[in-house]
Amino acid sequence: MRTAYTSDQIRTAERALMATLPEGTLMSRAAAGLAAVCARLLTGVHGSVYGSRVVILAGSGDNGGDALYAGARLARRGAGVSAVLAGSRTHEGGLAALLAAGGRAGAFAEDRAADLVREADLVLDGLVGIGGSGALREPYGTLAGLAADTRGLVVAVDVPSGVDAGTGEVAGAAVRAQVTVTFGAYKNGLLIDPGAERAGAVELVDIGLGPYLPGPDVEALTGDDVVRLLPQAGVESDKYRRGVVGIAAGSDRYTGAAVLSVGGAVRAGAGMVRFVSSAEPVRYVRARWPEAVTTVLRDGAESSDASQASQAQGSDGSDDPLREVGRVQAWVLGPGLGTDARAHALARAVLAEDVPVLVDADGLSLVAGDRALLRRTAPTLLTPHAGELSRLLGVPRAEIEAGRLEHVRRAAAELGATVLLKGSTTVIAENGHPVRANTTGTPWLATGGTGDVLSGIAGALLAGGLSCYDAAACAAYLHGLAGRDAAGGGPDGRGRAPIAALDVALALPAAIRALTWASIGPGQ
Ligand SMILES: NC(=O)C1=CN([C@@H]2O[C@H](COP(=O)(O)OP(=O)(O)OC[C@H]3O[C@@H](n4cnc5c(N)ncnc54)[C@H](O)[C@@H]3O)[C@@H](O)[C@H]2O)[C@@H](O)CC1
Ligand SMILES: [K+]
Repeated sequence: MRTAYTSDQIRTAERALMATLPEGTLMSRAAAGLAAVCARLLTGVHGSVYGSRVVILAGSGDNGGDALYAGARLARRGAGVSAVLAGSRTHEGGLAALLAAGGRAGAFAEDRAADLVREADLVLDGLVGIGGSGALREPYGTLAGLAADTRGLVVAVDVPSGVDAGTGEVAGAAVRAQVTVTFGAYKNGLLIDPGAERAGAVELVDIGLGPYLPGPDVEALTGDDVVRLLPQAGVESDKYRRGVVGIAAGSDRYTGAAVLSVGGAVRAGAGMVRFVSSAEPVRYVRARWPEAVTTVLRDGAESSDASQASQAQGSDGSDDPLREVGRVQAWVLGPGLGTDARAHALARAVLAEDVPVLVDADGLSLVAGDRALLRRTAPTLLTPHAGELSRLLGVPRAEIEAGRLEHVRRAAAELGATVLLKGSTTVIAENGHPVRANTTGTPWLATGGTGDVLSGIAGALLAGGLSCYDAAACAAYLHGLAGRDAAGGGPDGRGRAPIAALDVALALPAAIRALTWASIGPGQ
């Protein structure tokens, strides 16, 4: 598990640790770790530290101090180090160390700074760290812009300047780093977009903070965590123990969403998928996924094929649209369902069931229009994107995208459900738990239908017995991994080829297999 913290949590832990150590120990540990990472990177891009050009963007606080002390270490190894002093003050000890090591420093002047930054092999962003708040003031904002034009690497100290360490929010200009060297523990903003995306690869330097840290504010599952949580198929397993997931999705207008959702569930290892919809989507689902057992809803009645084509009619006269469906351990409600009266009646019936229900897509629109649907005792998992959450909370979409952590938490509290907010980083909130941020994925996943696949994966995991919180986090992880594999991309998620949503479903078994082998080895 990767754990992350707010700036206040980090400061409190740092104070407690500092009280046990001689003054300056922590900064010296931080600077040593930072210099070691920079030396390694410089060796990669320049061939050696000696003779390389390093430019430090130094703010007025301890973040600047870290950068200056690290610069001194690099200067002692023969790097040409120049510091641009951007603040009204400068960390005195750090500056003295840099100058004593043969480095240079000068106050900010835009032309000179632009030249230095452009020609650098490595730009060290020490403008602000966990002490930053709000949009970068000048000249920091200008320097963040100049850093984008360097031909060298940009390394952020602790957090990229301009990224709110506690939330990942970016209020204005912000440094975009290839590498962020962070001290003691991850900060939330390194896991949550838009900040996470500015951080690049994150390297954690141990400064001894571990024993002083409280429970995390945010966490991210690793592959090993996912393998540990996934339901395992054992010799005793039958389809009911593996989990039967019901999927109420699709409409005559939207058949594809149903096919994709069922596909996600089938390929994520559901013991059985029971699919309930009108005739047209049922036809498509049966054609693509013969594994699914389908039930056709017709004008308030329904017929079930129970794998065969028998046309069972409800005989008890009740208008429960689920009466012929059979046993289900968790439901997925909503992809392509529409929002008409038929869809509303189906939503009401599904949400009245005493099993976990995942609500997605049109299901979320129905719930936004009739909050009473969420009054239930069994667990509910909502999986909105920012637009859908905007309707649920009555908050503009842009605000949700800018403040993902705040809004996913608020949604979980207000709606009394587990909430998975989709996006460039998917985040999951449940009252009383750390928010989970997903670290897998690829920009290629931003294509129509991938959310439908995700709903099926999470539904299968819910039916397999995972809690909403674990099912959501594992589903997001596997979905991101499968998307990445389908795109043929590297571990940074930058795939080379576009993908279609169905590719993600099809890539799932191989992604799960690779993950399991990496975690426990073949033959286990
Ligand atoms: N406290 C500790 O024990 C340690 C702290 N360390 C470093 O210290 C950093 C925190 O240092 P500080 O508390 O001095 O804070 P920072 O150096 O992060 O920032 C504070 C300074 O930035 C200015 N500032 C804040 N927001 C700004 C904005 N939007 N635009 C322009 N200027 C802004 C403030 O006026 C203040 O001068 C950490 O991020 C880390 O790099 C490390 O050395 C490890 C140990
Ligand atoms: K920084």
